[in-house]
Amino acid sequence: MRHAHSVEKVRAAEAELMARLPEGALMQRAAAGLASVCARLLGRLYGTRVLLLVGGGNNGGDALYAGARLARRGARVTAALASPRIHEEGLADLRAAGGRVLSFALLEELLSTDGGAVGTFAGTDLVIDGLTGIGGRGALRGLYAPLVRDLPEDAAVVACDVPSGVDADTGEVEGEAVRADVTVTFGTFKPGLLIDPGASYAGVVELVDIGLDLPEPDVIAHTTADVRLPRPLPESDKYRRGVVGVLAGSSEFTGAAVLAVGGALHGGAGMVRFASSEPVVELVRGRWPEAVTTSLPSDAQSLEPVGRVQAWVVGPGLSVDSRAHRLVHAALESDVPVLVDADGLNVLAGMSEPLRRGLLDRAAPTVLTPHAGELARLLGADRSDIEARRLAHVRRAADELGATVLLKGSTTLVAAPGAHPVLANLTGTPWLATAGTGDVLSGLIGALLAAGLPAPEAAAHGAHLHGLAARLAAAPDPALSPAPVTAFDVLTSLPAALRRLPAPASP
Ligand SMILES: NC(=O)C1=CN([C@@H]2O[C@H](COP(=O)(O)OP(=O)(O)OC[C@H]3O[C@@H](n4cnc5c(N)ncnc54)[C@H](OP(=O)(O)O)[C@@H]3O)[C@@H](O)[C@H]2O)[C@@H](O)CC1
Ligand SMILES: Nc1ncnc2c1ncn2[C@@H]1O[C@H](COP(=O)(O)OP(=O)(O)O)[C@@H](O)[C@H]1O
Ligand SMILES: [K+]
Repeated sequence: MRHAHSVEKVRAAEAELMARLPEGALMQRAAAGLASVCARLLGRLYGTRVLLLVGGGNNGGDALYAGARLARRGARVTAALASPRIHEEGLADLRAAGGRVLSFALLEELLSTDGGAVGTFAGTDLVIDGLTGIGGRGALRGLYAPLVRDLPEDAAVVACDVPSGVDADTGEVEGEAVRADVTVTFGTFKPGLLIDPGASYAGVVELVDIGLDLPEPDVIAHTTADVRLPRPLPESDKYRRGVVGVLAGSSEFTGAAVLAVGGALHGGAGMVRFASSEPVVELVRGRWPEAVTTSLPSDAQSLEPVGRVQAWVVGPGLSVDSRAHRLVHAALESDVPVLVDADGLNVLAGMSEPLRRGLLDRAAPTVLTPHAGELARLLGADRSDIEARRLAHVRRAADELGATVLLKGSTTLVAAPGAHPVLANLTGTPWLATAGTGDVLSGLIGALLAAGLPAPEAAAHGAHLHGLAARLAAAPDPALSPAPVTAFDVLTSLPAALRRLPAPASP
C-alpha cells in the first residue's frame, strides 16, 4: 500500500524529527537515498556526467549533497545554480568533492543566448532535478522554466522528492514541469505523485525512508497485494454470493447494457438480474444467457418484477427520458447499495438540488462513477478545471453529494464523504480510454457491492481490477508492444486480472 501525506503533515513530521536529530542529519538521509538510486541507475559511476539542477531551497540542498556523494565515487558532476540564493553547506560540499559549478550569473547568460543551454548540457548521462520539492508553488518562475525546457533529451532524469513544477499536494501542473524517469521521494509519497497530471511526470517513484513518524495519510494507493475480495465458501450459494440488478440500455444505446452485465458477471456476482425495455433485454439475453432478465414496460413504476438484489447498477446507456428518471428514482429509493453511472448521473444532474439531495440521502451506500464531464454537470463546475484539480473536486463531490464518488480518467480517484483518505488507482492505462470501458467498470463495482464490500473499497478495488484487466488485454506478453483494446477485451480479461490477486487465506 502506498501512503501519501500532504505537505503540511510532512513538514510537521520533519520538524518533530529534526528536533531530535543532529543538524542536517535528515537532509543527509535524503541525499544518501537519492545518490544510491542514481548510482544504481547509472551502473558505472566513474566518468559519467551528472547535471544537478539546483533551486534556492532545501530541495536544491538534497541535490547538492547527493551530487557530492556521486562525485566522490568518480562521477563528473556539474551544478547549474538556478537561484541567486543556494544551500551554502551543500554547495561547499559539492565543491570539496570536486564538482563543477555553473553560477547563477553564467546560467542566466547562457539561457538568454540563442541556443540556450542545450549545447552546454549535451553529453549528460543523468540529470538530478533539485529545483523545487514540497516548497514548489505555482508555475516555475525565473530561470527554472527555461532550464527545464533545455534538458538533454537522452539523459536519464531523476527528480528529487517531487518533479519540479508539480504541486506536491495536488498533482497540479501549471506550465513547465520536469519529466522524470524516476522520482526519489522522502519519508512518504506526496499526493501529487499519485494523481495526474503530476503522476505522469513522476515516472517510477522510489520511496526513501528517512524515519518520519506520520499521521493518517491523505491519499492511499493499493497495490494488487492489497486487493482482497470475498471468495465463495463451501456453504455459498448464488444468493449469498450477491445478486446484482442492472438497469441499463435504451433503444439508442444497447451495447452499454451488454457491457455492464458482462462486467457484473465477470466480477463474481452470484447472479445478475437485468431489466430494461424488450429489445435491449433480447440483446442481453442473447449475449449472456447467464443473466436473469425482465422486460419492463416504459411506464413501469416499481422494480418489484425484477426480483430481490443486493445491489443495483443504474445508468449505462439509459438515456435521460422519463423512463430513465423512474428507474433512477426506484433504484435510489431501495434499501440496498446503488451505483449510479453515465446517464443515471445525467438524470441526477438534471434534477433540482433539493430533489437530488433527497434521493441521495439514503441509509444504504451510494456510489457515483462520473468522468470529468459528468462530474462537471453534477457540480456545475468546469470540466477542464476538474481535470486539472482532480483531488479537490472528488473530495468536494463526495461531501456535497453525500455519496462515494469515483472520478474516472487518467488517474481514477475514490472519495467518501468526510475526512477519509482518498483512494487513488495506479493500474489505469491510457488504453482504457475507449468507448464502453466505463460500462464494464460499473457492472464490476456493482458485483463487489453485492458481495458486501464497503462502497469505497468496492469502487477502488473495481478500478484496480479494471485497469489491470486493460493492461493484460493490451499486453498479454510484457516482452511485446501493447495493442489497442476494446471494452469487450477488458471484460474478458477480468478473470486474468482476478487471478493476479493474492490467494485467499483459507479455502
Ligand atoms: N525540511 C526537511 O527537514 C527536509 C527537507 N528535505 C527537502 O527539502 C525540500 C523542501 O525544501 P524547501 O522547504 O526549502 O522548499 P523547496 O521545495 O526547495 O522549494 C523552495 C524554493 O523553491 C523556490 N520556488 C518555489 N516555487 C517556485 C516556482 N514556482 N518557481 C521558481 N521557484 C520556486 C523558492 O523560491 P521563493 O519562493 O522563496 O522565491 C525556494 O527557493 C523537500 O522537498 C526535500 O527535498 C529533505 O532534505 C528531507 C529533510
Ligand atoms: N487517459 C486515461 N488513462 C487511464 N484510464 C483512462 C483514461 N481515460 C479514460 N480512462 C478510463 O477509461 C474508462 C472510461 O470510462 P467512461 O468515460 O465512462 O467511458 P464509457 O462511457 O464510454 O464507458 C474509465 O475507467 C476511465 O477511468
Ligand atoms: K525536484
